[in-house]
Amino acid sequence: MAAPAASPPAGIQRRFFGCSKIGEYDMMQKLGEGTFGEVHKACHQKTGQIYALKKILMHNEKDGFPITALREIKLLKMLSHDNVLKLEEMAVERPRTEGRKRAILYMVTPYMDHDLSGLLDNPDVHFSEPQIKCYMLQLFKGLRYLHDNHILHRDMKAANLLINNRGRLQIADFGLARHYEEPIPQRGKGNGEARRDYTTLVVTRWYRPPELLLQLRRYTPAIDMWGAGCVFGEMFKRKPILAGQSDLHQAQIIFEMVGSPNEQTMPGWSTLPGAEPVKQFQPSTGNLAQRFRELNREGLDLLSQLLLLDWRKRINAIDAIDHPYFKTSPRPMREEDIPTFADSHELDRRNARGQKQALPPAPAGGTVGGGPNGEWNGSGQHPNGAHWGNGDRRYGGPQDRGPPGVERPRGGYDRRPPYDHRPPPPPPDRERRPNWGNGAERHSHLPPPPGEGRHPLPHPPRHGGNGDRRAPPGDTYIPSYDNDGPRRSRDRRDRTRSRSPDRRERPRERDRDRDIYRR
Ligand SMILES: Nc1ncnc2c1ncn2[C@@H]1O[C@H](COP(=O)(O)OP(=O)(O)OP(=O)(O)O)[C@@H](O)[C@H]1O
Repeated sequence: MAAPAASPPAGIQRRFFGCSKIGEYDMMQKLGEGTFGEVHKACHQKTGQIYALKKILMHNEKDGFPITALREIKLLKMLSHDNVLKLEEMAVERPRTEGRKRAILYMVTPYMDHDLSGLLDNPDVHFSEPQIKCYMLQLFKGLRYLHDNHILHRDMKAANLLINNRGRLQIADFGLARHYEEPIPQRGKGNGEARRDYTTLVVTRWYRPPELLLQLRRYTPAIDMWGAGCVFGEMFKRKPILAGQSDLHQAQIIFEMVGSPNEQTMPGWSTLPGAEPVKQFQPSTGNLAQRFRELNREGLDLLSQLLLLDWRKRINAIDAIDHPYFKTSPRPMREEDIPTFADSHELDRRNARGQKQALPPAPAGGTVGGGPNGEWNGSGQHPNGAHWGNGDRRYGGPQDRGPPGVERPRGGYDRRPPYDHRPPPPPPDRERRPNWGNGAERHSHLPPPPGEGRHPLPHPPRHGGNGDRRAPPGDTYIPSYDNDGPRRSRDRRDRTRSRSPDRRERPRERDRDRDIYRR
């Protein structure tokens, strides 16, 4: 594959060997269904080594190679750290059938026995505090490396943290990552401030920090630190700690937990574009200490510094590594002392529950050659949007899993873990639309999470204009569409639409989501 040349950020070494043929691997089982592909376990025939192969789907060959995949490959090629997943090589599957002209590409990474989400969902697995400390330290080291090298991950969550049976944790999934153009965080100085705008359409909702929910565009590595805080809490609770059902609900439960924003706790919050609906919330003093009674003083201090509303002061990865929590008893476990567990991946969780998670729309990203930066071709139609709807590359494509909540027949690779007892959770949506004021509360139909008898919030007020299709203020990458949505090609998406009422509705939503181009 001829990936475009990229200068590695300072301090990052080039390390990459090239391409092999897919025939050199024996496929074993499906591990995950990702945003732009599927992840399979595979064995290298010659060496017997086990790898994970992430297949990059191109739903329409004319669209070319997805820019998100290209970005992930470019970044991973340059990164080299014990706590960042390594891209070993690319594997190519040449077209064998008539009609398919392009090769299918696979990203080859070392096989990791678990992702943290799958592991936490396995009732046979119990984390001790020294083990949690060991994982959190590794996470902070990986984040420090990324941030030191001007990289924002922008999708920190348990499912993107891979763990092997030698106690090693690695940050994976760089599909949303990007270069950060600002000075890097300094010891004792929080995460600093950004000078340029970035898109707020990043981070899976349950791990999304308050400043992004309020649509701060000049965000910093602090967004990844918030996600790390959510993961820290999740390791104790064994489930996501902030499972919002809409962006507004997400903001509400955040402020209930850490206290309402004010000029002391979150300076400047009230002037952010998304602040208005938050001003209607009931005031809260927060309940973090009550919710995390199991944490000692140092643990609670670290958690509250990670979940600090003020993104400028939120603890950075350098200081998190040095936090007293890791220096006080019980000390972090050594990686080699961590017990081994049966393989657990997030897909197991979904399959075990007989439920297809509401797969959130992926960042549309674009395709190579789709525009000056691969994001927008100026024709009123996103280069890949006609085929992927909202940029959710899983819809309508050969790997179409149907709309959320609609079961599809199990594929040959699907598997169930030995544990299968609990009720399904709400789908962990990763929608990329931040505007709660645009009537786009896509998941308001979802039931409250188990154990939370909360009613869905009423729809927030509309901002007017063309509603869902309106670009957030200042977002020059977002085209507007006419009321009928963008022109659609006669691809399989049209056929999909007629299958069920649910499916008929989905493309509309997806059309809205197509407006999201990642910056
Ligand atoms: N190297 C690996 N070893 C084992 N499992 C892996 C590996 N890479 C990915 N997976 C599994 O596949 C899942 C999806 O992978 P990944 O997050 O890279 O794809 P994605 O397209 O970005 O997915 P998503 O859209 O869900 O974030 C992971 O949560 C994990 O369970």
